[in-house]
Amino acid sequence: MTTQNCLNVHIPSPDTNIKKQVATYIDHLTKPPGSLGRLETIATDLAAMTASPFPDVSPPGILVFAADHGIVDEGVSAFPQEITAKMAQNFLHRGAAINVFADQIDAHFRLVDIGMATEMNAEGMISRKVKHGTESFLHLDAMTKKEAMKALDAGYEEGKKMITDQGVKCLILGEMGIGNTTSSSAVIAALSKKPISEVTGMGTGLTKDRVQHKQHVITQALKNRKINRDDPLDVLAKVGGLEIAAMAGAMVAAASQRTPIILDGFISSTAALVAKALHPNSAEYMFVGHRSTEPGHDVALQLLTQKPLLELDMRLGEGTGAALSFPILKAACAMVKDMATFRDLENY
Ligand SMILES: Cc1cc2ncn([C@H]3O[C@H](COP(=O)(O)O)[C@@H](O)[C@H]3O)c2cc1C
Ligand SMILES: O=C(O)c1cccnc1
Repeated sequence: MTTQNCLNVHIPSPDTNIKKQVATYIDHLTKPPGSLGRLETIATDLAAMTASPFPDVSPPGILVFAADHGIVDEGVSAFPQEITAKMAQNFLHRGAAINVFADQIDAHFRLVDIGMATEMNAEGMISRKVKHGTESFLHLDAMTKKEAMKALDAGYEEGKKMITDQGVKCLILGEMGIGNTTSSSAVIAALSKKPISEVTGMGTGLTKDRVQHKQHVITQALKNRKINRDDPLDVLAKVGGLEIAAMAGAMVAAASQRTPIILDGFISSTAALVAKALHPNSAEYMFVGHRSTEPGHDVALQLLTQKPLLELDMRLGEGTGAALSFPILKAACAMVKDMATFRDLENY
């Protein structure tokens, strides 16, 4: 018997019959048909994903993967690599934006070291280190295909654990990795064939000149790496990141468990495109929490054919935009479960 992993797992199709039943039921609720707008389609989508007419998304789980990127050696981030480990400590001390927002929605929170350059055995940190950061993909492949596969499978296992061990009913993926917007831009450019300038932005806050330098680095790197864009594993290995691979693996795990996923911003959507390339129907379990101001996010959203729930001009990552949008999914579930129908009114 082959063991289940990220590549060979089965992803069920969303239940279209339940979706239709819930759509009809929502039309009987005490409101004009369609008047709750996208909340209604969110409710029917959740019903189809979970194969349940009265879905529940609580408790949510936030899974943050931390990793480093050799490409920072080329001067592509406004911040130094050490910030990845500093922020990892911050997550464990519950001082980061994602910790604050996690508390707002009573989320389970887990931090996984999937490839930080720093050795860190802090309490609360789950160690699944594949390597001490990727190579600079300007000069070398970011990682081997075997390492990309290892990160995908570790993400898959950690995602599955959160759902089966902690009873999480909605999975939010976050990341921390200085330099990961450069990796994400390279992945999106490879997958979309869009010009580098359309998919590359300021990340943590580069000046205009330095954004141009970042674009040159990505352009040259893509020439050097000779990617087979039809092979998601080749894209990941050559220009991807360990946390991007792990997030994609966790998304596949959630979809295989009929668990709704909320994507965050640019990096999270990049991982979603990798998950979709590996398992096309995994994308049917995804919502997009917010629209990031990174220009490449719009390109990713077009490829995912997804519309974000919120637009707050954010560009942080960590899972923050996804966490902020979670109450919308919760409200969609409550609408179906708790609103009266017109028939109920006859008894008043
Ligand atoms: C203090 C701090 C906290 C963060 N939290 C998330 N990111 C975000 O910024 C990084 C990507 O941007 P770039 O590619 O420009 O390095 C990632 O770590 C991402 O999670 C942060 C960045 C910083 C500096
Ligand atoms: O949208 C994101 O996820 C993002 C954007 C900039 C920096 N870090 C993350």
